[in-house]
Amino acid sequence: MDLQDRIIQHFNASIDAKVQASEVLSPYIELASQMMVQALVNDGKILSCGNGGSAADAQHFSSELLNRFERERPSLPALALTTDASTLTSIANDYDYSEVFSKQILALGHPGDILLAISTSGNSANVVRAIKAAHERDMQVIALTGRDGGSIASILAADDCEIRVPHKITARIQEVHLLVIHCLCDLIDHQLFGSNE
Ligand SMILES: O=C(CO)[C@@H](O)[C@H](O)[C@H](O)[C@H](O)COP(=O)(O)O
Ligand SMILES: [Zn+2]
Repeated sequence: MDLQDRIIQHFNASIDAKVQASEVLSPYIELASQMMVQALVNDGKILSCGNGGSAADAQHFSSELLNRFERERPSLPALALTTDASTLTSIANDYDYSEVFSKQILALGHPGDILLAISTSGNSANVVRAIKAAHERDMQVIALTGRDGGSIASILAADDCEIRVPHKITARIQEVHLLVIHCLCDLIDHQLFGSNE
């Protein structure tokens, strides 16, 4: 197989993953957007976290809320917990890497806020602990996962929302997660500020 064939294979696999996911995930994405809108209308904020590519996704989401997505509208309160190197390194150094998000949530999270927790495996220890910390703060959790949902699936509360991509490959799951994030941004803007068509 030459290199261009490999590229086309990646594109086709990504398209297939998205088509399959769209059928399964639409109701969960709708619900998650409504949970986020409810939190924002009630003066809550959205905290987000994840590792590696999912850290980038957490930041991608918070910047599109805080700055803008595709239209002019007021800034919305969102904060990625993945960006403060001093906080992250000191918690990992003094305590444990598994606490880098949970400690921030215990400090910054309030009842009515939402945690967007992102993990393709559902097994990252720091994301699992972040969800437990969010529950301690009476926050609802929206979890973007993949595979079998991992440990995260078993600790979510009845009023949380899991958006689980039906795929086994990390890259494909991440590609669907980014699309889900853009859907959430669009649905939030649409519900808060009306149609832009
Ligand atoms: O982006 C990638 C792979 O595409 C990696 O950086 C990946 O995000 C990292 O290995 C993460 O640590 C995986 O964590 P998780 O998705 O299982 O929670
Ligand atoms: Zn974007």
